[in-house]
Amino acid sequence: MKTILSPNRFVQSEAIERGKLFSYTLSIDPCDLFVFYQSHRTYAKGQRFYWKNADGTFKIVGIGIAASLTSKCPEKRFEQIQQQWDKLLQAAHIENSFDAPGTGPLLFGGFSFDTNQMPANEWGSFGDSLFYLPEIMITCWQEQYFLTINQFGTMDQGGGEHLKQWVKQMKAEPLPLPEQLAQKEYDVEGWLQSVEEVVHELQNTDMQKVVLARKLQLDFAESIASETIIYQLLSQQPSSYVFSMEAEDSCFLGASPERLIEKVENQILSTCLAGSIARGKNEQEDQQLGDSLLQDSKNLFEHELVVSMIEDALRPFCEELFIPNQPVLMKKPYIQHLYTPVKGRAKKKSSIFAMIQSLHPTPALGGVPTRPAMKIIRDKENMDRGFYGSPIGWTDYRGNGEFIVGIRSGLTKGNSAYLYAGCGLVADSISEKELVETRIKFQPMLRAFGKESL
Ligand SMILES: C=C(O[C@H]1C=CC=C(C(=O)O)[C@@H]1O)C(=O)O
Ligand SMILES: [Mg+2]
Repeated sequence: MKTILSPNRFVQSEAIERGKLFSYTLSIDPCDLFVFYQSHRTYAKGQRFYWKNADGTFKIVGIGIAASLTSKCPEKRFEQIQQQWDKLLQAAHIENSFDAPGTGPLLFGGFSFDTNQMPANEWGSFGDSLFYLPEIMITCWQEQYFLTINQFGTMDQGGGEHLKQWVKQMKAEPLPLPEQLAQKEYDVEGWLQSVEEVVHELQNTDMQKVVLARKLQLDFAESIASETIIYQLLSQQPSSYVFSMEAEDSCFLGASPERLIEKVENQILSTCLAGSIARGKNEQEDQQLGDSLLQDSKNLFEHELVVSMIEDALRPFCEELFIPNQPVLMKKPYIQHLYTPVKGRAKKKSSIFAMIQSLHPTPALGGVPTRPAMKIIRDKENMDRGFYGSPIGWTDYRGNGEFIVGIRSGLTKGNSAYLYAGCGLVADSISEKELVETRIKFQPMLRAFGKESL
């Protein structure tokens, strides 16, 4: 059944040239947001996004693109997205009588990891920054459900009522995984060599940390529908953020454990996540591994660099900032991490885009000091990270929002999938151990694609 409202939904143009935005929000009966996403696989393929936060208290699905925002100048991408968004909202007519975050006009999207990396073909549809204002959006916030409709030109309020009824009848369909034909683990020897060179530099210069990543390619007999992978991630990684963002024939998706920044009114949350170890085969072994991680000087150093950078990045935006002195464990299927939660009270004019600009990349994905680390990553990794390791998330017209770090993730494009995993290198890293750590970090996505292990 076709639900898209506007006839020009395939036109992607800059919002600014499209006139006035009309947006209205209705309260609707509880429904399954995943099924809503899946139901639009034909009519809105390449124009959907899905988001579930880690504890499942907030979900959004966007269908169709009312406006797509990109930046013209890579160095100014954060400011340019903010300016376009402000301009679009200034002229908007918004009817939303609900306080719920993530209702009304909302942007969903992200930024690439590094604007100076050599662009790879597979990331062609994403660019340096890409945000969607969806045509139709369902929000689930604390078990309340809302439908928002965004249109340029005139607003047909009857469309919302029609959709409200339609949602009640939608049904899930079976989701078989496509048959896998080949798997390519790019130049492992070359990657180990790069790790050793970087570690040598860390031992002999002022550099303290560099995060090196690598990628895997999976080829399938047919193209991969993003909902088949989202479906797997939702059941296999229930305590992670699960996200997808389609762009033409590609989709960036994953199950990340790492929040970059959440802002609801003036309350902010961030996450320091770095330092990793495997899960145990039984409870006792799991606890032993966790305890050893909490005392391991290499991992604690890897972690501490992230904490102090996030503190420095957020301090100017906050009236108050609370950061515990010691990390605790965050356990996910396959992996456990050192984790320090960060809480703050934002100053009045702190915008989420400005905070992201100041935070990205944290040393959980970049390094210390940041600029030289980014250059080393560019020189040694030999790949385009695209949106892997980057801020991805949403912000609404009231300035609320949440962005995560796009790890434990992959890109699907046509019949292929590219999966990414990295690890934080410090002076006492051992290359073989870091390779094992990346293998563990590939696990969640490999499993979602139907593979048990590498
Ligand atoms: C770079 C990744 O993880 C980061 C986040 C948590 C722990 C990390 C680590 O222990 O190395 C990484 O910094 C990844 O999953 O691809
Ligand atoms: Mg590590």
